[in-house]
Amino acid sequence: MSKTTVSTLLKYKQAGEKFATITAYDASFSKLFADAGIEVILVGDSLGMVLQGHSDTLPVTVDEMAYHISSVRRGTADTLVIGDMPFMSYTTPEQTYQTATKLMQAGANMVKLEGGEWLYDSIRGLTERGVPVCGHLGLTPQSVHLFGGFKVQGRQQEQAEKLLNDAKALESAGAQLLVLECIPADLAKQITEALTIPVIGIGAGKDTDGQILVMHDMFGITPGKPPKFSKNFLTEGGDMRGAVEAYINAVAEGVFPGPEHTF
Ligand SMILES: Nc1nc(=O)c2c([nH]1)NC[C@@H]1CN(c3ccc(C(=O)N[C@@H](CCC(=O)O)C(=O)O)cc3)CN21
Ligand SMILES: CC(C)C(=O)C(=O)O
Ligand SMILES: [Mg+2]
Repeated sequence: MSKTTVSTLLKYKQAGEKFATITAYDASFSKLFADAGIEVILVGDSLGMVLQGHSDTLPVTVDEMAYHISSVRRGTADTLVIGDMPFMSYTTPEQTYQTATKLMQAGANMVKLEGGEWLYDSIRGLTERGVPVCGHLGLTPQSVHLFGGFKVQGRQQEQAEKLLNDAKALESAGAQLLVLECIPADLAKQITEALTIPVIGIGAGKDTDGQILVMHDMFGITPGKPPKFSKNFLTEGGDMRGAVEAYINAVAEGVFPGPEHTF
């Protein structure tokens, strides 16, 4: 398999081919996922919850992210590795550049930030300096205290319009990829169609260009109650490699996410 870049994903979007992506945090799983055919890996700040046992992602630090990104990078050379910028590590453009430097030097190919139009200057500045950016809208977990819990976003008309405008602002700032988390499927479809860049969904229905799953949810080992939009693929896959392949095929065939995973 050759190197995956954002232009690979753009071609999938244009061809209407749905692609599966997944989180990973270490070299062993990143190699397993790459060998099974995963082309995009997110080193998510979800590691604060699934690795560290916190109840949200806020405690995660830049150095912890860099450590896990470097491990994931050692497991696979050709995968597009996206690194999450953790809570409060991108409050100004200057701080954003410092954080991005650490994540890119650790081996990321792209960084991901949670937020809308307020990030315009930071995203523009990153891309001008050679750092590819992935946006993240909807249920942005770093705002869990503002939202009052991990709750579906964009259900009211006004919120939905703001999300569409934010998505367009991120694209015009230079973001090359966008994650939509926990929003109604019809809104995710509308945003995906309104943008040129590929859109990856989690709890956002079947009509985004790609899907992402937290690896622990795919294996059914999530501490606590697994989110409604997630699925344990280990049962049908038989072993870990088979689970990843079952997930990739289910996304490609449009059978995951199903109505039971959708808001
Ligand atoms: N294991 C895991 N999977 C994830 O998808 C995930 C993480 N951890 N950690 C970081 C964020 C947090 N996320 C979450 C966590 C919980 C819900 C959740 O419980 N949602 C409710 C929906 C509530 C509503 O209807 O408003 C659910 O029932 O799924 C959603 C997203 C997504 N991310
Ligand atoms: C759930 C995904 C999109 C994420 O941001 C993470 O794993 O941290
Ligand atoms: Mg994250």
